[in-house]
Amino acid sequence: MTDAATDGLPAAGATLELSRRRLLGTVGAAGAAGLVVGGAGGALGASAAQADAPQALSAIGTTEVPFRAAGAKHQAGITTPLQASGHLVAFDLAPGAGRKEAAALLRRWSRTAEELMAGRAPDADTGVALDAGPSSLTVTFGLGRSFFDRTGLTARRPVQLDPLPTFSADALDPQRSEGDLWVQIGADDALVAFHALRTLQKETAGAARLRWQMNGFNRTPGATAHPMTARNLMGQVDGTNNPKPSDPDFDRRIFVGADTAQEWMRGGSYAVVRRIRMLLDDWEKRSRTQQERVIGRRKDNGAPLTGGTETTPMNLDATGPDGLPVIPANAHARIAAPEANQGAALLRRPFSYHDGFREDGAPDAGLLFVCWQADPLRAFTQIQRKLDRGDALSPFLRHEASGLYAVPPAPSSGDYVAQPLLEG
Ligand SMILES: C=CC1=C(C)c2cc3[nH]c(cc4nc(cc5[nH]c(cc1n2)c(C)c5CCC(=O)O)C(CCC(=O)O)=C4C)c(C)c3C=C
Ligand SMILES: [Fe+2]
Repeated sequence: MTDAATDGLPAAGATLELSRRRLLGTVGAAGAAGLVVGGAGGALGASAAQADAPQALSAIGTTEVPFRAAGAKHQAGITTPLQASGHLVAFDLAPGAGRKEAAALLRRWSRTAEELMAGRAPDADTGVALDAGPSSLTVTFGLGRSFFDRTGLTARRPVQLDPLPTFSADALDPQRSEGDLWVQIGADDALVAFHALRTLQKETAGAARLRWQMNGFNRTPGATAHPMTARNLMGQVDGTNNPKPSDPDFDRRIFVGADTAQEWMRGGSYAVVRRIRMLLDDWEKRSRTQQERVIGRRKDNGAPLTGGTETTPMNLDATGPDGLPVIPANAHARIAAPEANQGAALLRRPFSYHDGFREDGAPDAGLLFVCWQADPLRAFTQIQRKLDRGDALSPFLRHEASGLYAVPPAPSSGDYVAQPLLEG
């Protein structure tokens, strides 16, 4: 954390916390930021705090993702590494609120997101995140299809927000789907994430009402000996074959290009959000071999069934002694691959969720599937249509909620998210 990051702290009250945080800021600026403190370090940190001794934040706490990095075209939270804790939340504009109120809200939210992501406390703060650094907090704002009607901007609504088709595995709850405004919050500390959520919710100040909220998680950075691809609640390595920012066609696939009719979306992206419950009782009855054939990859290291390591390309043509494909014809990874979808690709950036147990004892758990693309029709819809026709994973899944949002580019300095749309 930089010195500047401590400026927004309250001037009075909680002197111990204040002095500790100032100290942390100074230590961070002096170069302790980036120090990786593992499990033992966490315990050490607790005892040192009790003694009020100088203590550097771990790299996890100090990591700051700028709301608008110099020259950044895209909002944070799209290519940012997965965070440990997340909230997805949708709001509807309040009755009577229109374009003016929406603009004022996005202006307030943008300013606050910038402060929070820098680790600074907002005015009249609750103190929930006081002792923590920015902890990789990102806040990402999106606009749903209905936003354009509510603000009198229907004529400027991108065709990419046309409703998604219905799929056979859908059991969608409309109350937990769509919404005028969507906010994705991620942080490597659960208190920092909650603090951002609560602060933004209070800032709606009568202009918008909560429509739905979902809470998710990922593995905590530092929990593994070295950074690894995430695992989901089925135990699979999930995210291996995501497009990489270093791929030559990454920007074209994930971000809206200069050829768009909606200039205010240039550099933005479209987020498809699906709450996908996993039928874990059924899944866990399958043997490891059966589970691996469902995906086409090994469970232990994520390598394709055709061999190699996690990053070895799948050999989709390989056949076994029985003459059948080694990666089964209905394996999820085969059916979802760009080769099977006219080159379609999307960036998957999910959170797992667990909302307790259902009446039958089955976990209400699964994936808050968030994926990013320049054009949902050519990416999510294309791939999901294919999966829906006979993917081996689909029988273990229920899609329970759905949202599609236009996520505008990062605002320039002093501007707010979607300002060119709302004031253009
Ligand atoms: C419409 C898009 C997709 C949905 C919905 C989806 C759900 C879903 N997937 C897993 C687990 C895995 N998916 C994997 C690969 C993979 N999945 C998609 C798309 C959707 N998945 C794509 C495009 C790919 C990449 C295919 C490729 O190019 O190889 C894998 C394998 C490892 C990896 O590459 O990430 C796993 C595992 C779950 C559990 C799930 C719904 C809950
Ligand atoms: Fe998948």
